[in-house]
Amino acid sequence: MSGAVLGYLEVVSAEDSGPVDNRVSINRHEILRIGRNKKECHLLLNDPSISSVHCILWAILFDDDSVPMCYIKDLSLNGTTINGKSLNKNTTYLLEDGDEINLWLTKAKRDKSTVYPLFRFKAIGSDKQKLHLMTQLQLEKDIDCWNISPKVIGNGTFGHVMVCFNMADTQNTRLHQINKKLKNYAVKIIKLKPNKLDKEAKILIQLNHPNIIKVYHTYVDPLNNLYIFQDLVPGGDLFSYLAKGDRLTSISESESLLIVYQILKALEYLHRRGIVHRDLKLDNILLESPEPCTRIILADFGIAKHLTSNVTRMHTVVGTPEYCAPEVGFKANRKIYKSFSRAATIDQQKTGYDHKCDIWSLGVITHIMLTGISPFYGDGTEKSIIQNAKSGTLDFEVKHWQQISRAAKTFVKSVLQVDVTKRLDIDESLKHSWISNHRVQLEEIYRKKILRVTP
Ligand SMILES: Nc1ncnc2c1ncn2[C@@H]1O[C@H](COP(=O)(O)OP(=O)(O)OP(=O)(O)O)[C@@H](O)[C@H]1O
Repeated sequence: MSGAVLGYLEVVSAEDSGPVDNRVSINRHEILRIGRNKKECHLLLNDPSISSVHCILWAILFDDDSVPMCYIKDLSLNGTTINGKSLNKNTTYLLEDGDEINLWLTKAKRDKSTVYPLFRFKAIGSDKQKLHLMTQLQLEKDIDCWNISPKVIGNGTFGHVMVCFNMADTQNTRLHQINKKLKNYAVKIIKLKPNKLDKEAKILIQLNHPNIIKVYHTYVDPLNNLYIFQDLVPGGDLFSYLAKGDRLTSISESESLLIVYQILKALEYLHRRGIVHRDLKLDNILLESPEPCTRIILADFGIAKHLTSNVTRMHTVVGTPEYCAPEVGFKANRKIYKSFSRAATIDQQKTGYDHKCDIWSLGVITHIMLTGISPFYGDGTEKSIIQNAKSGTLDFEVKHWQQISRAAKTFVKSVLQVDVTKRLDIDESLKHSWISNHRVQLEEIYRKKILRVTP
């Protein structure tokens, strides 16, 4: 296994289970699989009560300054326990230094004399360095039933995202079997400008969709820090998933299609309610786990807009140039922007733009997933990105498109139309042949693997 080491599993005992190394590393961009399956697993255990792939572990490192976050997910028939408490199937748990992971053997074998596979998790890095962030920003540690830990998940331009726990969970034994810290949540903390209400929290709190970040509670402290308590999405973001070394790589057409389908479902939900995300990009698409066929979740509604019957178009230039539709009106000349804060900047446009700006961004994301190429990136300067997006020229002749179906190419072409009237809207996108020809299979996978609905 290659890649930076972000954590370790120490083998405490595995007597009945064939030879294993004493210490196994958890590496960046790699999933560590434990089980009986010789082809798939890095750590092999032979006992029949161990599932083919019993559990998987991975680590997420947001940036080089953050502490790695290591997760374990149980996939077994007989179960996995952490510190003596059982982890529900398909549940993911954020590991802490010293956590003991136990793989159950059959009931008959589970007596005192039996040695069963036991591992201890060894973390790399310390949270102590991050404690200063909480004191520096004078953040509150306990808010209602929420307890904020110093573990930083990620840092954005506008806020910090940290791990937190809901103390009410401890009372609900049906929900969480392990211990009071089984279910992790995330809290995004943003410094608000005085007397400014935060639209992100207002929009998010009303939303309830499997592919949109679930927000439970919001709170503003006396120092005007806004706390948005939400689900922790453990698989990292789509940018990190596609990034290998210093470049982006493509993923298979079928994997891309399932991700596009989920983004379309989320956009259908948002656009029907008059909400435009306005900042769709790889970094704002989170993964439930860093593997194919996983649930994706839209996050960062920091510049989302709620359109109403009175306000049907937007005029503020916001977003990220690389993913931004040409009609939004980014200008190559930075000096004309008044400020580049939360909702920046100029407004000279008469016509404005509407929800179709999200469809353009989806087109850029789809292009990157299918080919590993950002379509309008040019030489990487803001000027060339904006110029290229305005011309909207796409090159399907390059070798990266050779294995891709015609339907996928026409989809990308139809959503990356510079002329907004020719660009598909959300309903038309869902009816495009690339989606509609696979809709039955997509819906089946969506129900079984994404929503895990049992028949
Ligand atoms: N609920 C979550 N679960 C897991 N990771 C998250 C969650 N929310 C955010 N993150 C991580 O934290 C990073 C920063 O969060 P976010 O993008 O919301 O902040 P921001 O300040 O609005 O960022 P930006 O600079 O992109 O506007 C994200 O890229 C993501 O990796």
